[in-house]
Amino acid sequence: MTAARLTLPSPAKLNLMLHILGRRPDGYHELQTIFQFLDYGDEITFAVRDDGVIHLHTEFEGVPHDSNLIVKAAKQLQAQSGCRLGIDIWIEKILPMGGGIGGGSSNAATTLLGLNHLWQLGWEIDRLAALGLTLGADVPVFVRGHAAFAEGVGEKLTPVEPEEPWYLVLVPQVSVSTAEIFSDPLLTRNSPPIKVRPVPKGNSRNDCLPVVARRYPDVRNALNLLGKFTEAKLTGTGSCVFGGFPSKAEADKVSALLTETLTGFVAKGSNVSMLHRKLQDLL
Ligand SMILES: C[C@@](CO)(OP(=O)(O)O)[C@H](O)COP(=O)(O)OP(=O)(O)OC[C@H]1O[C@@H](n2ccc(N)nc2=O)[C@H](O)[C@@H]1O
Ligand SMILES: Nc1ncnc2c1ncn2[C@@H]1O[C@H](COP(=O)(O)OP(=O)(O)O)[C@@H](O)[C@H]1O
Repeated sequence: MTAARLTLPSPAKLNLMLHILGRRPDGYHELQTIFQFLDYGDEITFAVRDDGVIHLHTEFEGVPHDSNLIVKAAKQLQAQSGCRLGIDIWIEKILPMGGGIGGGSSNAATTLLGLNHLWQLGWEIDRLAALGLTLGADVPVFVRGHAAFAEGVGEKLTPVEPEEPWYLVLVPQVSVSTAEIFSDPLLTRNSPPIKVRPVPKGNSRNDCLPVVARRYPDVRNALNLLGKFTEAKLTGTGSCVFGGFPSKAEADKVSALLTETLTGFVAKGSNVSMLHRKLQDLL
């Protein structure tokens, strides 16, 4: 029998706004945020093996094999489903790590959906999203695959339909620690909850931005540069900075001005993740 094999996309996300409402007793922060996907991401290839072994063949600098969210997702799904099959995995990684564009969470979600398909587990999306939440707060939105207004720590999701512009995403060469930003005493933690849907205009700020910009000069520079052409925003806790443009040509024009010290990429915003579009085609 030839091993079943599948290659799936693992897109990035942006936080179009991010408000911090307060801190829970366990120290985690209550958020309100809007997630939108980018048609840009990694590509993961899976090949079923019948000996139960889970092996990620691509090495990640600084991330040991068993700490990789891809391996963690596969092991959890295997343990919880009782599946006796294993998997060989390769990834073409283009998303920067620790950039606030959710690469690790997206990789975990692509793994859950890919293995659910290849191992023929028949798990419902709700169950996969619940497992995903144990791996990271941003995993459920990638499992569900639709742009969403998120509450709680990001697990209460309401689908939304923001505009889908072209974005220029700048990638400052620094990795921002999410834990460090959430423990900064100067962080705004008392934004009033937005109770009206859809989210009214004028609420697109990211409460993490002032703290990140103060601590990281490279992020500050990226915000200043992009801010000359369009509204420049921070995604998640950074380090990536993004701005919307009405066309690819206009985003490309600004991108062409980037230097070797500040790189970036142009990608279309998308309310349905390219992972889900590909899975739809398979079924
Ligand atoms: C804030 C977001 C927005 O998308 O940032 P990015 O990681 O994408 O930048 C995410 O929800 C991040 O969620 P997740 O990726 O699970 O966070 P982790 O890195 O595990 O969090 C590291 C640490 O930050 C703090 N933390 C994180 C999330 C949260 N809502 N409140 C917190 O206080 C906790 O101390 C946690 O231990
Ligand atoms: N498959 C993976 N891809 C990226 N990062 C991973 C992966 N597995 C574990 N990690 C760890 O998770 C951290 C956060 O990664 P990532 O999701 O890319 O950033 P962010 O949460 O800022 O968007 C990385 O710095 C890395 O140590």
